[in-house]
Amino acid sequence: MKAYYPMMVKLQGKRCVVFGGGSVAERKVQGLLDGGADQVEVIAPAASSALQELALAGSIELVQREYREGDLQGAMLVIAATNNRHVNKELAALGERLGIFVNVADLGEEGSFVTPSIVRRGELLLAVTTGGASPALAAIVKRRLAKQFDESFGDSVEGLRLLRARVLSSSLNPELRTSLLRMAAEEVAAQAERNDGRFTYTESQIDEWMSRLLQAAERSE
Ligand SMILES: C[C@@]1(CC(=O)O)c2cc3[nH]c(cc4nc(cc5[nH]c(cc(n2)[C@H]1CCC(=O)O)[C@@](C)(CC(=O)O)[C@@H]5CCC(=O)O)C(CC(=O)O)=C4CCC(=O)O)c(CCC(=O)O)c3CC(=O)O
Ligand SMILES: NC(=O)C1=CN([C@@H]2O[C@H](COP(=O)(O)OP(=O)(O)OC[C@H]3O[C@@H](n4cnc5c(N)ncnc54)[C@H](O)[C@@H]3O)[C@@H](O)[C@H]2O)C=CC1
Repeated sequence: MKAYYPMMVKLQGKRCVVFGGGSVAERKVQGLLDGGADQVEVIAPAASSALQELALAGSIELVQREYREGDLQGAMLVIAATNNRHVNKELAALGERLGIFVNVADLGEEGSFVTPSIVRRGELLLAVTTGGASPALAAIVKRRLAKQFDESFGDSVEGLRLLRARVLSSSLNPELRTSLLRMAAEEVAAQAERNDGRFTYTESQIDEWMSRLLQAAERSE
């Protein structure tokens, strides 16, 4: 079994190169764009119509040709999603030599990272992996999580961010701050369990929320 270290990476301003233009490359490209990448280059002799549309819209750069030596120059991250085993293998070896992260779509273990199945709810990002043991299972677990944490959960997370800023800029003592933040997170988690997560928060709602938490904290002392 291989061990993996999860991390959330900022891709803004980083060159990401995807080799291959089929449905797998398309899914990986969409994942990169959703993850904030703004310098995505796709290199493939033939590309799907969705990739061509992304290129027309200016979201990616599409270079219609086969992989060439030198393509990895200045890249931070590479995805080898061609249907050519030799090319994908060479990309993995090159990445290893140059210290560039490479994902290998047809032989995960050959690359230096694998892509998880994900659910995004605002700033809440749930990522599931089986490390390549069963990508299908990763997708099934993701679908369960997507049901458990519905769309509205993103607003609740935004609410927690606002509340947290409010609490951290207050003059409350550190222990009280921590317990308010934990109570608020418990409330939101319980909402998710009941599937009644809700609304965007106004400043006065955040103030009310904070007063309510303070009263509850005092009562429990
Ligand atoms: C190692 C990894 C490398 C990587 O790509 O990063 C990899 C490798 C391979 N996948 C293969 C097949 C399938 N992949 C999927 C689906 C997904 N694959 C994804 C990730 C990963 N796939 C990485 C490990 C992730 C982990 O295990 O946690 C997901 C989660 C994320 C994403 O790609 O965005 C995405 C779900 C997205 C979603 O729905 O959320 C399905 C299911 C389906 O299509 O319904 C099948 C068919 C069923 C099956 O095989 O299980 C094959 C054989 C290819 C062949 O037969 O030719 C290989 C090659 C190999 O085995 O190494
Ligand atoms: N990781 C994953 O989740 C999955 C991986 N796969 C594997 O991923 C690979 C790609 O799958 P699909 O997108 O369905 O294949 P596809 O056949 O639809 O697309 C292959 C793409 O590779 C391009 N290509 C071929 N030679 C190239 C070269 N020398 N340089 C640059 N591009 C080149 C082709 O032009 C084409 O756009 C396959 O090997 C497949 O077995 C398949 C399913 C899931």
